[in-house]
Amino acid sequence: MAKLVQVAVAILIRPNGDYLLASRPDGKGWAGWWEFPGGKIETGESPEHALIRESQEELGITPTRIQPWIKRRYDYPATHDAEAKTVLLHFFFVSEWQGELQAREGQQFAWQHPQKLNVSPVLPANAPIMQALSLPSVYAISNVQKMGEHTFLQALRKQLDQGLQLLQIRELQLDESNLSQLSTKVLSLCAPYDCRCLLNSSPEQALQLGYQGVHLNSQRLMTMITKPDNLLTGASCHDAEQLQKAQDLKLDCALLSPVLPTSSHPEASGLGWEKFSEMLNGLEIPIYGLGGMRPEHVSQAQASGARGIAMQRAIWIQP
Ligand SMILES: Nc1nc2c([nH]c(=O)n2[C@@H]2O[C@H](COP(=O)(O)OP(=O)(O)OP(=O)(O)O)[C@@H](O)[C@H]2O)c(=O)[nH]1
Ligand SMILES: [Mg+2]
Repeated sequence: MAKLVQVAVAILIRPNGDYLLASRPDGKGWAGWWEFPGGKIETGESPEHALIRESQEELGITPTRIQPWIKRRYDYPATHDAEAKTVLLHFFFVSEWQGELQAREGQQFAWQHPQKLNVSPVLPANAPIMQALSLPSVYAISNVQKMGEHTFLQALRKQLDQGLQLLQIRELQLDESNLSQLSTKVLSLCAPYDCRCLLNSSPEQALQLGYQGVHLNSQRLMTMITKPDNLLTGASCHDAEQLQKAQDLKLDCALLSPVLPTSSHPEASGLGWEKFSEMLNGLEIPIYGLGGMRPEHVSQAQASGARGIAMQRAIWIQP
């Protein structure tokens, strides 16, 4: 059996969302491939400690703000310059650090925009990580039914000004003509911003109304045979079978709910963070926690392996 190597990996993020990749230096296995800085966890060392030590050794910086994220297992085959091995990667977000970046191992650095990578190849174990990073940590769901259109559009504008990047329109009460009118308003409001909109409906209707994406309810998800063409696609999941289906279809993301008890589904008790985290284990597509979520739950969701949280209520309420 290949040996298991535990690795601490640092995703250095700038305030604008760009993150740092480094090239693997000559002399190491997979030389020239791009990766996040990091390295092997030593015996008896905690992943956090290894992260700080490796950051000092490779980059000359000391992380001061660390947020644990996904753990990912990957089997590397033997190559001409490296033996076969299984890695367990512990990814961390590092959003603040002390010191100036230095390439202490002769590596090259490249800051990357999450949706426009301009270096390659990236280590194969990282592909799902790059996909997840191309989506934001906060996902908003519309609530026109409760708020009324005017108040909703006002709150949406505020969120767009504050950087909202992903929005699902979910207004199942509207007939076709009212949904089309609302869609026109929402899409034109979002157009000048860097925000992608998904319609909770069929792929056909999402395309017809001009959306970039579609959100499938769990029933529709289970009937799909392939991922819809030309649409950013997400789905609602409530159990392991639905999550697996979303992954098999290679959807762009999925929502898993309810994480906590929520007033919109008072009959459901909520998975709780422990079960939520267990259900995400081993999944490769980005998942958002939904149900009872508030902005302060982002770090808990990420520590459970999710990309972030989805909110239908709390996001529209100004503190
Ligand atoms: N640092 C880092 N390693 C990764 C990433 N993705 C990934 O699969 N790995 C794998 O995790 C292992 C990390 O080993 P490393 O070579 O960085 O370890 P290290 O810094 O302690 O170096 P050394 O022990 O060779 O001196 C390698 O097998 C590497 O292929 C990543 O994004 N960053
Ligand atoms: Mg390293």
